[in-house]
Formats: sequence, C-alpha cells, structure tokens
Amino acid sequence: MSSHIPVITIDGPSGAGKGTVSRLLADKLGWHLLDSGAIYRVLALAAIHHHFSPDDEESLVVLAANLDVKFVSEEERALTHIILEGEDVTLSIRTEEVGNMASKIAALPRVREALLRRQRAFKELPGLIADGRDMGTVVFKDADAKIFLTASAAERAQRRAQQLKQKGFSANIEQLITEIRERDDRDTNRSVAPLKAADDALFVDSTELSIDEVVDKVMTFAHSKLSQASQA
Ligand SMILES: Nc1ncnc2c1ncn2[C@@H]1O[C@H](COP(=O)(O)OP(=O)(O)OP(=O)(O)O)[C@@H](O)[C@H]1O
Ligand SMILES: Nc1ccn([C@@H]2O[C@H](COP(=O)(O)O)[C@@H](O)[C@H]2O)c(=O)n1
Repeated sequence: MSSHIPVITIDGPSGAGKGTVSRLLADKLGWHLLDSGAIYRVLALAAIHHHFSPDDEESLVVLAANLDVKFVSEEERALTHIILEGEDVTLSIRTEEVGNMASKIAALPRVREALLRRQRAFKELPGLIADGRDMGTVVFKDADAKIFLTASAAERAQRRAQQLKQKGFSANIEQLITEIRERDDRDTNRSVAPLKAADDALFVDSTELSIDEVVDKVMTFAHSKLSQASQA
C-alpha cells in the first residue's frame, strides 16, 4: 500500500516571502523543502557559464536535462548548500543578473518540461513544502493545501533593499521596483505555467503582515486542509 505524501505549495511573485515562510513551515512540520526558483537559478547560472543565449531553447533543454546539481542540507545552520558541477553556488545564484536570466529561460516550455521530474522527486515522506510560481497550478496540482503569497511591488523592493544592505551591498529602490515589475510582468504573461493563484489557493497579501503573522495564517489554513483530507 502506498502512503499519501502531503504537499503544501506556496506560489507568488519575487520577494513576497515565499522562501522565508516555506523554510519556517518546513522546520515546524519537519517536512522536506523544494525551492523551485533555485533550480531555475542554477540552470541560469550554468547557461551564463556556458555562454548560452536565453533564446537558445535547444541547448538549454539539453543543459536542463543533464544539470549536475545537488542540494546538500546543513542541519546546524538550517541552510541548504547548492552544488553545481562540484562548485558551491549557494550565494552566486542569488544575484539579480541570475534572477533575470532565470526568469527569461523559465518562459521556454521545453525547459520547464525538462525540469518537471526533478521537482516532483522532492515529494517524499513525511511531506513537502514547495515554493515557486507554478507549484499549485502545474507541478503539484493535487497538493493538499495551496497558498498564493504576494505583497506590493514597493514593499517587496524595500525587503530586497534591506536584504542587500545586510549583505553589504548598496540598493537603489527605484531600480529594484523597476526590476521587480519587469520580472512580475514576464512571469505573469508567459504562455506556459504563468504566475497565477490556483483556483483553490488561499490568497495572502503580506504587505502589512509580519513574517510570524503570515506563518500563522498559512499554518491555520494548512492544518484545516490536512485534517479535511484525513477525514475524507
Ligand atoms: N512579511 C514580511 N515582512 C517583512 N519582511 C519579510 C516578510 N516576508 C519576507 N520578508 C523578507 O523579505 C525578503 C524576501 O523574502 P524571500 O526571499 O522569502 O522572498 P521570496 O518570495 O522567496 O523571493 P524569491 O522568489 O525572489 O526567492 C527576506 O529578507 C525576508 O526576510
Ligand atoms: N516554479 C518556478 C520558480 C521560479 N521560476 C522562475 O525563476 C525565477 C527565479 O525564481 P526565484 O523564486 O528564485 O526568484 C523567477 O523569476 C521565475 O521566472 C519559475 O518560472 N517557476
């Protein structure tokens, strides 16, 4: 008999807090975590290393299918190291350059197709928290609880600026807002797996909410969905 593996999906635009909230939920529940954006970012970094154009779908599909990437958990610091072709790229995939390249190649249908199996392989007992753009609409359509987490572009830019400052980088708010809007536009208007809320998702606008308030809302919703599923 195969056991049901519960899945909670958190989709939303860049900087909405998906990664932060997903990690806190995964820690609370003791579940696995899929940061699907990291997979697109690793592919983007590999494409940059290989000097591929973001339009070269043929080469990118081959690269995606053979991507030599490992996710290695470091329990003590609640950190997942991302290793591409033997090199630790945990920090280098987080630049705006890599994020923008990721968003361009993520619009290619055959590239997305080539990454599907790799993402679904994260679904393991005791459960999975999956964060991205199409977790609840495409990759885990039958997830037990789906959340769409968003915030205003201005608030997301402020959060990014804060993050950059903490890392010792300077940040220009106007430029960050422009980049966030461009990425939202590309992610929302692409023909395949566009960024949108699943019909059965809980919509959470975190513009005026603290991280703890978002986690509480998501946890309450997920518990009620999981208990409904167990009674069905
Ligand atoms: N509700 C919140 N209030 C204030 N700051 C927040 C909130 N949620 C997240 N943050 C902060 O905003 C920043 C961006 O959050 P996070 O990286 O989790 O976003 P994300 O949606 O995963 O973005 P991306 O899709 O680009 O990876 C982090 O520094 C995080 O601490
Ligand atoms: N399920 C997903 C996840 C990500 N993308 C694309 O990757 C870009 C980077 O993602 P981050 O979450 O790390 O910012 C993002 O802008 C998307 O274009 C995706 O398409 N599907």
